[in-house]
Amino acid sequence: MPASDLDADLDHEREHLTSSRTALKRMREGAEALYAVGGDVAGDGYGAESLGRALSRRIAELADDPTTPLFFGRLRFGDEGDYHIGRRHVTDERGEPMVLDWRAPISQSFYRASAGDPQGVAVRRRFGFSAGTLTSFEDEHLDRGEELGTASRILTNEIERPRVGPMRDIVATIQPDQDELVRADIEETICVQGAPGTGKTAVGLHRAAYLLYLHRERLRRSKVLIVGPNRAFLRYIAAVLPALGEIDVAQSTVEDLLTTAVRGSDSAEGQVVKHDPRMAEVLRRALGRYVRRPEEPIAVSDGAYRWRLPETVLRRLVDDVRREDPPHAIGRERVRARVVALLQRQAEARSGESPPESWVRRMGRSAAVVSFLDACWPAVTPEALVFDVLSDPTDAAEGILSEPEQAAIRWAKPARSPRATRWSAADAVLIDEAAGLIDRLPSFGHVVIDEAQDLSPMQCRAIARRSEHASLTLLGDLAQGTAPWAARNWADSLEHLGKPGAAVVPLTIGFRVPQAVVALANRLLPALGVDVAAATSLRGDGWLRVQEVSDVDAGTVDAVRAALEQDGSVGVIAADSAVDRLAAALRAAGLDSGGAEDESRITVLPATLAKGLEYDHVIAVEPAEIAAAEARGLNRLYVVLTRAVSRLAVIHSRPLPSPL
Ligand SMILES: Nc1ncnc2c1ncn2[C@@H]1O[C@H](COP(=O)(O)OP(=O)(O)OP(=O)(O)O)[C@@H](O)[C@H]1O
Repeated sequence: MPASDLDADLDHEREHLTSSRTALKRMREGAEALYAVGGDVAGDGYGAESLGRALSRRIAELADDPTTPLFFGRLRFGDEGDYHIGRRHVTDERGEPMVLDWRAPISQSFYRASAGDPQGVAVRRRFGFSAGTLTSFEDEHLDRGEELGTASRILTNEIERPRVGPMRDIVATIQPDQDELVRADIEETICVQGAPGTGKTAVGLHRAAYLLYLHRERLRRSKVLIVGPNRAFLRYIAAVLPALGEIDVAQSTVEDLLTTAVRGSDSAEGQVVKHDPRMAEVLRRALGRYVRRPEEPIAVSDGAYRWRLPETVLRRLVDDVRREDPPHAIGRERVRARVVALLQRQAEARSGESPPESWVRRMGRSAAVVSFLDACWPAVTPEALVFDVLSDPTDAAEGILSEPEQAAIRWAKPARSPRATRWSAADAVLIDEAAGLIDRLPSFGHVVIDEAQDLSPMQCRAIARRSEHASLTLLGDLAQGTAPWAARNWADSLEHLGKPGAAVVPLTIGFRVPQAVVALANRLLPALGVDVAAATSLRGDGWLRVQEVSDVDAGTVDAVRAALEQDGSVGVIAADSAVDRLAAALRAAGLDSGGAEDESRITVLPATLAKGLEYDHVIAVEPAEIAAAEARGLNRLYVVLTRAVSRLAVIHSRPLPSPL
């Protein structure tokens, strides 16, 4: 295309951007005007409130961020169809589309069409932006067999753009294999085994946004839940969904999903036993022992007559309900209802007519019926059940846990009561399991689980209880498993999550870590004891420097100074025990650093909090110390080495761990 045509074309696209922004503004003003008169049109108070909520959500969804492009692509179909693709629908005054939402069915071709399979697309155009200004575009004439793929300069620029602040969306550059995961059917549970930086987190968040778009009503009621490894990580990803117009998503760590306040801790052995799936069996058996065979008849008076139910009848009744195996609290109500039904039948036989509803209620609450229930099917709280088991596991764990395992979870000195107990984090998981045995929990509509390799079987079960009627998006990397119970294969995790047999899909093309850094990290893989495909990298830029120094603190200070000469974020990652010392050394050198949650350009981060995060420039301090700090220290080191977007400096005084 001649340069003057190019300029004219670019001008044309800029005009479309300006008029789309104006149209979006008009849409938002329309929603605001509706909001202002909402009370008048809705009729009743409840209607006004829910209409108000819907409208204020709509206004928030229509917010325009001038620094993010409203559209990033354009599809010209052979049959004359011509669409700009962007973050949300924008329509003109007649309701004609000016920008098509990236999640709309037509937009799929933007991500998937290729020269081999053009899907009717003649030209795909990608736009380059700088701070919200449209600066360039790139055309692929798919109808003429032209295709850039990952050689696209706009894609490369986007991937190599320095990272500052929280995670960004990737709508403009989702890759075909990622797109297949993003647009997977809502009924489908998928498990993504992805090497570091392959976009697992990004895929999970975009799938959430996609499902919310396609199944808005259903998911607004049942909600989408995102589970992440820690709060710092959740803060890091928190901005992505709102940037995609989705503000109605719950985000939580597994710990925060549980209701028990944690004030105690466990021995390492105790913790491992408590997270073992056999604990579910132990608790189930312990709860089963609360149910007893009736030994006495029920005799109950309604003021006029005295009714009797013999113990043989009661035994059969309790046995029946036990066989039906309902959650414990529901079982108790079922027994109550059937006892009252028998009494009611006697009353009907006697008088020939049905006793009134109030009679039925009164009999159900009568002292005789309640004390029968308390003896044979007592109400139990989850805390009381776990309290019993941990005070003395002998009975419930016999034949399930070995003697040493029982000893590892038995309290040396139980508190006076469940209330007075200082529960540990692992106890909170057990209490949740107990709660699930006792009653049903409401299910989310879809659950995305990030860093899923670190969930224990019992934590998986806690999520399974909240996703009984939901599909899951499981994201993880077995090589990055650092918890003592981290998964060694996905089949087990999927089983505990209640979705056995779901597809496991690998992602291996890395968008974060430069090739030289990937090559270093990959040397650790054979020592990690898991069978995963090694990562490759799309990034030929960036560098790796391994530097032996005599004084690690001074070496780190020098490395930070050097790092500050370039753009972007700087992450100093070290063994947890070294973090305070290094932060002090940086302060003494006049270099201001922040913790994981600060906005400062330099972050000093303990290795145990690095998972899922990334920095343009990473300074990994004393790998031997990181590797020695915990049982899966080499896995931790693998995580640390793969956080770099552009540059990795390894500073060490001790010899590097042998695989390196
Ligand atoms: N298609 C893409 N286009 C542009 N950038 C991408 C794409 N996919 C991923 N990225 C970027 O690559 C980086 C890594 O992505 P993400 O954090 O989702 O990877 P991950 O697989 O979860 O990594 P890890 O397992 O190491 O935590 C992010 O900065 C993300 O924005």
